[in-house]
Amino acid sequence: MGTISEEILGRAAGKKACAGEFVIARVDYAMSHDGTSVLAVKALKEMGVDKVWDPSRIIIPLDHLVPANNETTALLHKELREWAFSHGIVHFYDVGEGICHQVMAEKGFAMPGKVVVGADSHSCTYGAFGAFGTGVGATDMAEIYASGKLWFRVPETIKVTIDGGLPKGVTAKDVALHVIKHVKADGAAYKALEFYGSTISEMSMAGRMTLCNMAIEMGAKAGIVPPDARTEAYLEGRAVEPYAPVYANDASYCDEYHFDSRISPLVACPFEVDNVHDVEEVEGRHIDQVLIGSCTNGRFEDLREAARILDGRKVKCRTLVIPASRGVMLEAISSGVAATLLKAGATICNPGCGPCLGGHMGVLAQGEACMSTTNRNFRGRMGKGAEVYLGSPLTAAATAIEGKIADPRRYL
Ligand SMILES: CC(C)[C@H](C(=O)O)[C@@H](O)C(=O)O
Ligand code: SF4
Repeated sequence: MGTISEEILGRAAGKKACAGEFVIARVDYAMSHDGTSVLAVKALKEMGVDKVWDPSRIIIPLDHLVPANNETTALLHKELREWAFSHGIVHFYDVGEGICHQVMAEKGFAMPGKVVVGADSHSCTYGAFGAFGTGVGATDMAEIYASGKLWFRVPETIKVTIDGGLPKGVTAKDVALHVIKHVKADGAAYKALEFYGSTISEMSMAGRMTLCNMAIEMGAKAGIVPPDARTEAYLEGRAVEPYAPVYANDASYCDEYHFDSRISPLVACPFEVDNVHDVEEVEGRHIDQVLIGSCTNGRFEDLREAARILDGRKVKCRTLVIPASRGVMLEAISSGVAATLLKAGATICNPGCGPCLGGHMGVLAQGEACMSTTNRNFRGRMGKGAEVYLGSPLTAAATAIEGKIADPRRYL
């Protein structure tokens, strides 16, 4: 009897798990990328361990600085490739496969009822599939590499219910920003979120990923959507092993929120993710660069939405489109979406994190502003002295056309 997190962690720990208790749980899949694997490998060495627990359950995608931007990164990638090869890591994804969280979903590692841990804060994305997905630091990842287990404090859970259809120009990203506006950036610290309601059941898997991806922006340990027929359809022929869905069962929640989906397109203004405004309040602000991509909004559905607005039009400011994976890029090409975006004047970069964390490929200059479909807008995130506005792919596309923040509803 418990929340989804209590039920999943209880099963993985082999004993009843109640919020607030500490458990040692078995981890089903562990992910670390080029930004964190090296530290995890170093910690593993310091622990005096050389053999990993199960090379088929460790997934390593190179995504944060790809292709390598300098000799230091190139060497880091090289060392990681060699380590992965010598330890028999089965699921090593080199430059170009995509952003870790998208790769984890596409390759079928994020499944209902599983404990899927990543050395990256946005590993809460896997909650879209009904998994307990959470991010850990590199030393905790080293412990998983060594033993396949990790300690957890079982989180309390906030129940979030969102009902209603999405109005014109409103997407899963706007729903996520709406929730963040009310729950606040620290409102779910160390808690889990469970999402219910007709808006969620009608939401595509891509949309659910966008929503769960941003759970960490409220401090949440996990953000979980109970699995349903859509989840099953996505995982059909994709899940790497059988899974048993887990649902909340007579659970008690520490807090509950009810939202109505009848909202405006929203924008999170610099420099806090919960500094959220209706697009009409911030329309007209100058923008130097638009970024459509990331683990939040770099999926095919997002690119297609942007193309709906950009079709037959021209961008007025530099516009970067970064598909979240090779699969997304292929679909964008075969569907004609990529051509539409290119004809509108956008630049399409290779799959990866791009400038999302200010490291690579599209970093901003001091004094510049970016309208971005990513998840973080704190000071310096995409370049020192630059500003980041967060919005949906529709809002980003409308903004690209005007070179200033624009309401997407005027273009639909
Ligand atoms: C580099 C990595 C550790 C980091 C994270 O954990 O979130 C990054 O992905 C980010 O989005 O800032
Ligand atoms: S796309 Fe951005 S938020 Fe997502 S994993 Fe990469 S750097 Fe982190």
